[in-house]
Amino acid sequence: MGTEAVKAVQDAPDMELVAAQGRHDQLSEILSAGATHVVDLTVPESTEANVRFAVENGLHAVVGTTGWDTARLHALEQLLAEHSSAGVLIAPNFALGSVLATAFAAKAAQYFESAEIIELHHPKKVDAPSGTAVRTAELMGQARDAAGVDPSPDATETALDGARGAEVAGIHVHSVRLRGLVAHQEVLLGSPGEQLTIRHDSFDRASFMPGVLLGLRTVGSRPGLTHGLDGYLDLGL
Ligand SMILES: NC(=O)C1=CN([C@@H]2O[C@H](COP(=O)(O)OP(=O)(O)OC[C@H]3O[C@@H](n4cnc5c(N)ncnc54)[C@H](OP(=O)(O)O)[C@@H]3O)[C@@H](O)[C@H]2O)C=CC1
Ligand SMILES: O=C(O)C1=N[C@H](C(=O)O)C[C@H](O)C1
Repeated sequence: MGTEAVKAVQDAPDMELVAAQGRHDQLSEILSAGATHVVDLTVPESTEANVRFAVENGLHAVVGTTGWDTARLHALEQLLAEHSSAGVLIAPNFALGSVLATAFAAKAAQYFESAEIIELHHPKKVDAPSGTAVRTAELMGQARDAAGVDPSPDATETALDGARGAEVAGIHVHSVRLRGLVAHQEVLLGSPGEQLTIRHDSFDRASFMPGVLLGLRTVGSRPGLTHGLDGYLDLGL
């Protein structure tokens, strides 16, 4: 993703790439290079420190790295309160189709008895469930709670560990890792006699780049924390 983002920024006529870093580089070099914005596409262990460095040094940050749980987001909001001009976008998924699929799923979730998520990714992915699936489940769970929907019916009495997936905000999330895949997600919604499936597929990492560039173009005018690229889109849902 970092390599793709470097190319996308280099090809963007309104942007200049001043630095590209891997795990062995010094963050201070970003400042001496004259950066105004950073894109973080790293690993859950390093993303928080990278973003803190950016905010404390007056840089705007566009973050695609997963692993931003509620505690981390809360700590970031507190940091941003002390640095009120900085903007940070935490985007679990930069692909427009995925952002729309999550928004559609959140909208539909309250109208069905059952809701589950299957996310499918390439086998080099280090985290499960995917950040996109976690965010989708959180938004669907919030919508179902607000509408007073009962938990999905489930008569399971015995199960092998993991057989029912991970439970996020009351929604079971199943993770598949399969050679040949890139990034895919299905939201399954069921009621008596019917099923709605909301599926999104990223077949190539090119799918994420328009969202990265949109994030970079917008983040400086949106101080504080924005969670999800939908915050920069007028979805009207
Ligand atoms: N929001 C979105 O749309 C998308 C988000 N992602 C997320 O982006 C992240 C990166 O994914 P992907 O590119 O596939 O992962 P890769 O493993 O291919 O790349 C990880 C990058 O992180 C760097 N890195 C690894 N360890 C550290 C460390 N300890 N400190 C600093 N940097 C480190 C690596 O540096 P080096 O080059 O030196 O090894 C490498 O550049 C993941 O969290 C993934 O879930 C992925 C796709 C889309
Ligand atoms: O690691 C990946 O590949 C992806 N990570 C993000 C996630 O965890 O949701 C976004 C996309 O699914 C690709």
